[in-house]
Amino acid sequence: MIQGVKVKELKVIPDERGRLMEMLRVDDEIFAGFGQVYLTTTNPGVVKAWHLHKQQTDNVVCVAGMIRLGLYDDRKDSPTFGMVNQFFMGVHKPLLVQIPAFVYHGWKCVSQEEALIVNTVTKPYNPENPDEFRLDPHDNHIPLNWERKDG
Ligand SMILES: Cc1cn([C@H]2C[C@H](O)[C@@H](COP(=O)(O)OP(=O)(O)O[C@H]3O[C@H](C)C(=O)[C@H](O)[C@H]3O)O2)c(=O)[nH]c1=O
Repeated sequence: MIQGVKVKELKVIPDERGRLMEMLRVDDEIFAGFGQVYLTTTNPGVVKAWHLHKQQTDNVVCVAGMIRLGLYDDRKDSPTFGMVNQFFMGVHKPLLVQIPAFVYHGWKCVSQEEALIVNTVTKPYNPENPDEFRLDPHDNHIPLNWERKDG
């Protein structure tokens, strides 16, 4: 696993009315602070990548549909420099993935339905100076291909 990346397996509590799933608690061992929480969605087949933050930590949960989350460690001083991690996550595999600053990340919606992603981040978004740095999703130096792998 890329250094600093943490994964929390989420517990779904179903009953006859529906279901409930906690995501992140202030008393979680992985809790790293609160800036804001937002919903972002991704249409089937769309890739949203590659993004990097220099300050904020992301806590990503896919609450509807499924995504392939990709992470790439481009930190030259990291023991896991050059490592790629991938997670298939969403309604069939409820996970929270914590992504530290300076780790490239992005995802592809691999379900037939729109994926709904809840991201709890450690800094509020600043529209005047967003903490957002990006690479092209397909034309870059990251050894991860977003094409579907049939087998
Ligand atoms: C994050 C954010 C964005 N915005 C505005 C900025 C744009 O006008 C619009 C879409 O933002 P963005 O292109 O950043 O949205 P996504 O491409 O869904 O980005 C998200 O998905 C990828 C994969 C990530 O990793 C990003 O960290 C995360 O921001 O919402 C706001 O007004 N407030 C906010 O908190």
